[in-house]
Amino acid sequence: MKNIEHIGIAVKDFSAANGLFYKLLGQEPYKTEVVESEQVSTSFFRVGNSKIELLEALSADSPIAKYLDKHGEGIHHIAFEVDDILAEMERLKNEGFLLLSDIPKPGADNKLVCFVHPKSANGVLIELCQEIK
Ligand SMILES: CC[C@@H](C(=O)O)C(=O)SCCNC(=O)CCNC(=O)[C@H](O)C(C)(C)COP(=O)(O)OP(=O)(O)OC[C@H]1O[C@@H](n2cnc3c(N)ncnc32)[C@H](O)[C@@H]1OP(=O)(O)O
Ligand SMILES: [Co+2]
Repeated sequence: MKNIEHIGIAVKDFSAANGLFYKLLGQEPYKTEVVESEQVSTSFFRVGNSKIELLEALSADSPIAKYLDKHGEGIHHIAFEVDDILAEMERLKNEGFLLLSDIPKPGADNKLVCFVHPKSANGVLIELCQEIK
């Protein structure tokens, strides 16, 4: 694992949240992107070597919609950057973590991603991400 690549925050009102984080961080998001497979809109703000990812649900099927219903707005996941996602997935599986997919999938911001179930990680949803080169 390298650095914390991003912290994902579930929000109800994307536009209002982008405005709030603009005021908080003093900068515009450097990117907004829709990820159809996750049914989310995302925006990214740089903070040093890391990022804040705002996430809004695009439909009731989105994991973010379900999360907002149960928990309300707030920190949804922590994403760690890795060099070799397949090797990290294998390592974590062998350590007893529950991976949410057998193969990495395309995420936002040019990354391959895989999630670890929060029930196997002290209640925290973990994302692994590897840059696509
Ligand atoms: C934009 C792409 C990508 C990127 O590139 O950065 C993203 O970040 S996408 C982000 C959205 N996508 C995901 O979250 C995908 C992975 N998540 C899932 O597959 C599911 O959300 C889940 C974690 C498997 C939960 O789904 P499900 O079991 O259907 O929902 P439940 O509501 O029944 O939850 C079961 C259980 O887990 C608790 N939970 C759910 N989400 C979280 C969370 N983010 N953090 C902590 N805990 C979480 C939930 O409260 C339930 O607990 P109990 O009620 O105690 O059973
Ligand atoms: Co993420």
